[in-house]
Amino acid sequence: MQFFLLGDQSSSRDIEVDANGSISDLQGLVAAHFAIVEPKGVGFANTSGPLSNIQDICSSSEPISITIDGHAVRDAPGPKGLPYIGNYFEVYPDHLGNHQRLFETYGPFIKTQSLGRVTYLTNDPAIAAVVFAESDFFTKKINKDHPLYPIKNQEAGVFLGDTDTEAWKVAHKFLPPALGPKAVRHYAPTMQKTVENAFNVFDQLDEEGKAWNVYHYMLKLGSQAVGKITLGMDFNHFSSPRAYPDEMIRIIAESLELNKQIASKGDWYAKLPFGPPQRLRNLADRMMVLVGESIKRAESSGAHDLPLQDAALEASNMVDYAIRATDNKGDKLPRTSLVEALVVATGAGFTTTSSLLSWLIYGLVTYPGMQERLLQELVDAGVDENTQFNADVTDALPFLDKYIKETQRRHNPSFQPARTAKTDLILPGGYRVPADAVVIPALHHIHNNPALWDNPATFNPDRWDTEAVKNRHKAAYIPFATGKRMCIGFNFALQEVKIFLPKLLWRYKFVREESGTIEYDPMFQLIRPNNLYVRAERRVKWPPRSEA
Ligand code: HEM
Repeated sequence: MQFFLLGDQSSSRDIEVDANGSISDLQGLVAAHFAIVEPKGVGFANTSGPLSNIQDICSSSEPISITIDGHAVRDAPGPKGLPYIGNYFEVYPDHLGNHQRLFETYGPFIKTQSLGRVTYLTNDPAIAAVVFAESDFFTKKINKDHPLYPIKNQEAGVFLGDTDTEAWKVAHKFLPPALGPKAVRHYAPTMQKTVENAFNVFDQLDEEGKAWNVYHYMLKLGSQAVGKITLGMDFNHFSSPRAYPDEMIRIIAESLELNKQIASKGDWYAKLPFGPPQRLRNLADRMMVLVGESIKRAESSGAHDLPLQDAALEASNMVDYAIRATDNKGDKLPRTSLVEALVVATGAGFTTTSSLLSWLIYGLVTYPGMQERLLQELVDAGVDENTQFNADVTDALPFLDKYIKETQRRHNPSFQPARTAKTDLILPGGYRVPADAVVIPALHHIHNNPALWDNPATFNPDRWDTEAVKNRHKAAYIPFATGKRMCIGFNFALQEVKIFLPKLLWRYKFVREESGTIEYDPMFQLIRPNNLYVRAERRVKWPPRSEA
């Protein structure tokens, strides 16, 4: 029988239909022929109207048109753009606000072009789930349109490398055990000590009556913890209020800024042998030297090899783990992957958590009642300054959990994980995507999509108790992405903020210093509040326990 995609007569082809098969068999068969990603959305019709059973389809004397979720096949819509420049000025300098406007104008799947770089974006969780599932249709392949292209690094395996590589497979076997729930539990005392060591600086700033830039200090705090746990390095970020971030931290932070700057332009720009692209290459070389030195220090301690899972629980940090962990064939993480993978895990670890910590403090000084409710929960759970935090303590703080979830919904730091189409394909909604197209599930816009969330602009941690949120689409809330290439450090990140925030909140009352608009840096790889200043006032009084 002849089938064609509604909206594209030229797609017509003969398909043999089993008259005794089911309609879902036929949907699967047709989807396979036309590279339609979700067979369930396939519908059939002829000029008389929709055809919903096999008999009607088999007895049709006319070619049968195929719809996807009730739509004809279509190209992704988007703004037309200027010659050469494309939509650059329609997206920057406020890509969050402008992408929101474009979704409202063009629908849940859009195409933009910035100085030659073509990007597809979606705020639809059904499309996001398809894009993130490493499958016959999509994979993480960092081609020239991919936002990580300027810092692509195949040898790192994780984050900056393609899925279809030996380096990713090896790094993805060795790193996750060191970041799983059990391993992270064993890092809890280090996390606690890290924040306690920072108190002398916040105390001093309080005594001097000084406000401080939240992101700057959370960057120092987040990287202090990740430095100790991933690299076994003490960056001494809290030796004084004015201690400068370590060279390694400055390099990673600058590289992310340069990457976003370079990735927002076409591929030609990344190849320039001078200016920001060359600076980025120099920074990458220097970083390798620094991490190499840290690995040499760990190797000289002479600790013995251990199977993966045991190493994760015994190692004093991830460098120590990575040089001792041995798989069941006696193999180790190869030396080349070791350096690169640890650089990437360090960078992925602190830039994200320091942005999240900053937004968590933003919420304390912005949304009424949050500080009081979080503190009351600590008091009621019997937490005080002597509490030794671990997963059992933090699991007993449900409001803290909802507060963090709502912050990650409303103010998610990462926003542009991208995947690449392996072939020409058709997405839910009928959107046609060519092979090698880069599609970004826009996390901020999914998390703030009014079709999924009631009053998305309202910060309301209690929404997490509602049936609507409990029954949400599985990809409606994906702060760490989803699928095989999702974050491997999410246990670490959540454990860290669940220790840092209560410790800080117990000791200090946070007060916003100024009331102006908070700005984010559109040229940074992550969303962080740039100009948030607070005072942390040492508490002298705590509320009594709530009446039972
Ligand atoms: C709030 C904190 C964090 C957020 C929001 C976050 C978010 C993400 C996201 C969205 C991805 C997917 C990136 C992509 O698809 O291109 C990712 C991947 C990754 N994250 Fe995280 N992350 C966080 C913390 C951490 C921490 C603490 C570590 C390590 C200590 C870490 C290590 C990684 C690594 C290694 C990958 C790459 C995995 C792979 O390539 O297979 N992340 N993260």
